[in-house]
Amino acid sequence: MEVIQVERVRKSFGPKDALADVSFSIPKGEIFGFLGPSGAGKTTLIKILTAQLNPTSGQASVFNQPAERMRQSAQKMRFGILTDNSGLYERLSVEENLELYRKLYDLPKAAVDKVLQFVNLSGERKKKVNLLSKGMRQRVMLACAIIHEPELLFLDEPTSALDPVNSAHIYKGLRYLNEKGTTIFLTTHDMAEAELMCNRVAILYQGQIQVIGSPKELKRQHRKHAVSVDLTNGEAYELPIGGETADRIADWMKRGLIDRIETKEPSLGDIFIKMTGSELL
Ligand SMILES: Nc1ncnc2c1ncn2[C@@H]1O[C@H](COP(=O)(O)OP(=O)(O)OP(=O)(O)O)[C@@H](O)[C@H]1O
Repeated sequence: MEVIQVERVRKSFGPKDALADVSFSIPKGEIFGFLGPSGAGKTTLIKILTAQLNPTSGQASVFNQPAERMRQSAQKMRFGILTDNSGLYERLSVEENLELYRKLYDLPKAAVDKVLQFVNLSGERKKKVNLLSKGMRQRVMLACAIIHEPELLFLDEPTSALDPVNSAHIYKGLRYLNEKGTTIFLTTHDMAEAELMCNRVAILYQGQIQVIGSPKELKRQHRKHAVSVDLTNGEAYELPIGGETADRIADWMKRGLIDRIETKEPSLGDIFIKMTGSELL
C-alpha cells in the first residue's frame, strides 16, 4: 500500500518554481530520504504533504486521500512532523511540553516516560526549554513528533544539531518505530545518514527529482566502469573494464606484481554532487 503519492506536483512562489514537476510514491513501511541542496524545495514538499501549503498544480495524496485533508484532526493523529520551526513552549519544562502533547493525543501517562527515554532526555525532564542546548531542543521537538507513535513521520533534518552519540541513539529509536510500522519521510544533508537509514532516496534539484532508488542501486548505476590497480613497485593504474585490462592484470598477477585491485564505487555524496553540481550545503 502506498502511504504517499505525489503526481506532477508544481509549487511556485511568484515567478519562481520551488517545485517544477515532482512525482514519486512511498509504500508503507519505507524510510525514504528526500535529498537536495539548500533551497531545492524539500521543506516545501513536506508542507504540501502536511496541508500547510497547497500545490500550484498536480496532486499530492497521503493515506490515499488528498493531502489537504491532513488538516483534519482525525488525520493529524496519524502523522508526526519535525521541522526547525516546530514550536516549543520556552518557559515550560521538557516534561510539561510533552504533557501538552500527551493530553492532545489522549495518551496514557507512561507515554511521556517512554518518549523521554527514546530521545535520551529522561535526566533533563525538569529543565525549562529555554535553558536547553540546541541538540537537546531538537530531541524535545522529536519527542513531540513521535509521542503518539504515528503511522507516518516527517523529519526535516532531524539530526542537524546532534552529536554522533545522540544521532546514533535517535537512529536506533527510529528503526524501532519503523519496525513497528511507521513510514518515515526524511530530509537530510548528511549523506552517511541517508545511506545508513534510508531504504530509498531521491535527489531533488531544480524542482525535479534527478534520481531515485536505494543507495545500493544508485551506487551501482553510477559505478565507474574502471578498476584501479596498485602494483608492488609503487605504480598505480586506473583501467577500463574489458579484455585488454584483464590480460594486463593476469600478466601482473603471474609476475607477483599486484598489491591491490579495487573497483571504484561512488559514495552517495559523489552521486549528489554529480546530480546537483553542488557541494554539500
Ligand atoms: N513562503 C514562501 N514564499 C516565497 N518563497 C518561498 C517560500 N517558501 C519557500 N520559498 C522558496 O522556495 C525555495 C525552496 O525552499 P525550501 O525551504 O523548500 O528548500 P529546502 O530544500 O527545504 O532548503 P533547506 O535544505 O535549506 O532547508 C527556496 O528558493 C525558498 O526561498
